[in-house]
Amino acid sequence: MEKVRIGKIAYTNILPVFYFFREKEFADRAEFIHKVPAELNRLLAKGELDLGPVSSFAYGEQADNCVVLSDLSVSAKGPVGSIFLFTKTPLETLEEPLIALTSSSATSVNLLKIILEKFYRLRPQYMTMTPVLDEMMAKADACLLIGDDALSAKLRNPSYYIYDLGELWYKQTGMWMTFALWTVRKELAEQRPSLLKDIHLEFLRAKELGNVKIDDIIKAVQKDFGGDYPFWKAYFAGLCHDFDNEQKRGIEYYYRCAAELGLLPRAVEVAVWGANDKVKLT
Ligand SMILES: C=C(O[C@@H]1C=C(C(=O)O)C=C[C@H]1O)C(=O)O
Repeated sequence: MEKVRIGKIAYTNILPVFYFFREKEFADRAEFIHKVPAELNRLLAKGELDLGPVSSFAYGEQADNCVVLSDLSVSAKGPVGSIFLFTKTPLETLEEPLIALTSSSATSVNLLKIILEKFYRLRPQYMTMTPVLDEMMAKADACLLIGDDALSAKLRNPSYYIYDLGELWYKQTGMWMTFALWTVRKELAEQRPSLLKDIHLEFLRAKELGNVKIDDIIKAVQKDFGGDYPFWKAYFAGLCHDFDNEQKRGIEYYYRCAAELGLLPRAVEVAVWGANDKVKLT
């Protein structure tokens, strides 16, 4: 049997779900592909990735071919802490700004377009760049960074205005925003349901353990990244890795907004797989 190809986002935000995942237990059945979201999205679209977290926007594009694993996501209700628009002047003063977009994202790039064009009625120009704050700001009026690039940029305390996209979305809609969904190719769900169930249960187990032992994760992150304990404690407290009706309602509204602006061909509903899979840590 071929190994299942599981994506792993190369950012700190997924550690509460991946840190305690026992990859070795799956070594004979799975391989892990560690990349930024835009690259995982591309692999999924090409059929070269079978499952794992990808941009929720990418699920929106692939909904005919995919389902999502229940109770797993990267979501926030309000500030997300690692998706920022940096601007040189306050947001309200930008009329036709040139905005540099990180090449690593899909969800946040389109979320920014929804926020600026639908909610703020601005008419920005966009360009896509490698996510390096100084280079982006040398060329544009504002820039969007996500994940560890956004965290590092914020930790440097730059002299720009900083807007958190989770917070802007929440202020406009009062809803949750889901940035990543654990997406699965339907083919895998149909052909290897019992392996998928094992993997799903392992993710759920790892997530439960990650919640309980968040301090272990923070220690590991501090070693690689720096930052003090309160910073990381607050960061992880602001992230949610569940996917329930409330998160579903938020992301389906996002899909409707994206379709309205022509960013997605049509609004989609999220098809959830494995809703009966539950774990309890003993
Ligand atoms: C919270 C985040 O969510 C991410 C944002 C994504 C996107 O914009 O496409 C994709 C996956 C998530 O890891 C982040 O990167 O900081």
